[in-house]
Amino acid sequence: QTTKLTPNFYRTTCPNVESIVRSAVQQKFQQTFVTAPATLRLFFHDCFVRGCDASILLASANGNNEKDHPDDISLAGDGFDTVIKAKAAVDNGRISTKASVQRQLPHPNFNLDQLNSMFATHGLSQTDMIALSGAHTLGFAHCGKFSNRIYNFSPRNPVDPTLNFQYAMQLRQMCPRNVDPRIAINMDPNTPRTLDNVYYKNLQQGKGLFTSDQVLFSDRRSRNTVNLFASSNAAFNQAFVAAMTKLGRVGVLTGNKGEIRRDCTRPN
Ligand code: HEM
Ligand SMILES: [Ca+2]
Ligand SMILES: [Ca+2]
Repeated sequence: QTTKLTPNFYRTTCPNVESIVRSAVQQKFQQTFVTAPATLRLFFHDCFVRGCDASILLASANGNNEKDHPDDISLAGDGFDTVIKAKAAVDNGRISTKASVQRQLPHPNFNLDQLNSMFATHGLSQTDMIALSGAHTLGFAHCGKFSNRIYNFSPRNPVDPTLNFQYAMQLRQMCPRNVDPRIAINMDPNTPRTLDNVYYKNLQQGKGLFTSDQVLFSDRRSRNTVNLFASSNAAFNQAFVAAMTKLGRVGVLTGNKGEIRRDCTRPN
């Protein structure tokens, strides 16, 4: 028999789990702002690989777990720490391999068709994908993730023509050629610490940091949604909440299909 995913799942065994998790996360957030972007991205990377089963948390013995894949290496430690501190009474999944991450996560050079098809495999629509991309309203990116757009985009155009030229020059200053690969910059140059619709206003001005961000505005099939979210923070908020909820249901194992780990870093 299967159990449904429900907010009161632990009502008998741990009646206050939601408020316990909430206050642990609040406390962590007060210690460091990075908690917010780090946890947001961790959630996404878990859900897109084998579903939302916390496979990303499993500790690595031999350098071959999910954590070790190049797409996951830059996940900020504070995200993991948030989950551990919250003793996230999340779920299960005994398997976590580096190989399983390959081709499951979107890359910053993706075009609209590639983004749509990858999100569609998890039942997420183009509107969900655009709303979720709004998570790039917070947090950092390493220079190497977009340096092709400011230095060697194509033989004819060294700078990506869809990029605001002034912004491109600012990016060159923050990320000079051969910059230390550990250097990271804000993805939202205007309100990097506020979860708001400024991300979409940036796209309208050619200030999307990745190709996968800017393409949402430059491709006319997605532009109307970007314009809608740019014009209404309420519309963005509503779509973001709905899409995050859908993302959190991807591939969840319920009932006897999985196990609830006592320690998130190890199968029981
Ligand atoms: C649409 C396709 C997406 C692509 C191509 C993408 C790609 C990336 C890349 C390359 C980075 C920078 C990593 C680094 O340099 O350290 C990043 C950061 C981030 N992404 Fe995404 N991402 C996508 C969707 C999402 C979604 C759906 C979420 C969450 C709902 C998300 C949340 C974040 C956050 C919060 C950061 C900043 C992390 C930090 O500051 O530690 N992204 N993303
Ligand atoms: Ca997972
Ligand atoms: Ca912002």
